[in-house]
Amino acid sequence: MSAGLQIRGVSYTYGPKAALSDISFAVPAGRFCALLGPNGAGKSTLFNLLTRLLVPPSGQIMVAGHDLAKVPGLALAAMGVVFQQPTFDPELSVRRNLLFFAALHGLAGREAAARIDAALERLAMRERAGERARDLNGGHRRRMEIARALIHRPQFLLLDEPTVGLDAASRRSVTDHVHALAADGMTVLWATHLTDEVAPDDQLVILHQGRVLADGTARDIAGPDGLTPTFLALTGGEA
Ligand SMILES: Nc1ncnc2c1ncn2[C@@H]1O[C@H](COP(=O)(O)OP(=O)(O)OP(=O)(O)O)[C@@H](O)[C@H]1O
Repeated sequence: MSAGLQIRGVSYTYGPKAALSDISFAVPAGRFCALLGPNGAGKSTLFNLLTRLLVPPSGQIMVAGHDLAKVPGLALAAMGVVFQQPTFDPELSVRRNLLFFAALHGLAGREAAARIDAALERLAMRERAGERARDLNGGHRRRMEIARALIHRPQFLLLDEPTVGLDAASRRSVTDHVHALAADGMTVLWATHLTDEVAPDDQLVILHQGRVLADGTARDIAGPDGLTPTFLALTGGEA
């Protein structure tokens, strides 16, 4: 059984509109994969399929060796998710937000506390555990949500445009922290439309109009012209 993520021949349509057309790519275990695409490329649709908010009529999705259609419970349990829209209680402290999530996974008491401390530590957020979520800046809120996604010890982390609305320094910090998680063995799928969030050694999948236009190491895809001009040339975009 191979770990990581495998997507094979997945399509999805909204009525007559094709959002994804025969998508296939694989992310090896412990790899950071940037899913890069302009607005409307199909990134959110793919995330909704991966989290089973939508069910694909065809194709196969394997998460950490588990077939999402056949054993959804196992596949979803192996997955940590950070949605594009914030999903936390602003009136609760960081720790209380994470305790609530831990309880949803059947974790309580010392076990929950230890896991929460470890997750916050990985995102350099432990000293903020007692702060009210509302009082955090945008970057720290995102890091809290990423820490929360680690509590149930997933093997695969999905993030949907996690830096939307953040300033440059916070974007860099969040991006660096998630690259560090991948360096520690986490398989990561990071959706973005921003080329500067992709590191040269990352796996890069370029999605455009529901199709995979490129899949490889970012450095190789960027070539001598650099990633931004290459991406714009491939997708017909404007600077
Ligand atoms: N509920 C829906 N009904 C009809 N069409 C939809 C629906 N959701 C998305 N689409 C269409 O499917 C295509 C892919 O959209 P999707 O939201 O997956 O792209 P995206 O890459 O996430 O874009 P964005 O960055 O703007 O969120 C687009 O053409 C979009 O208009």
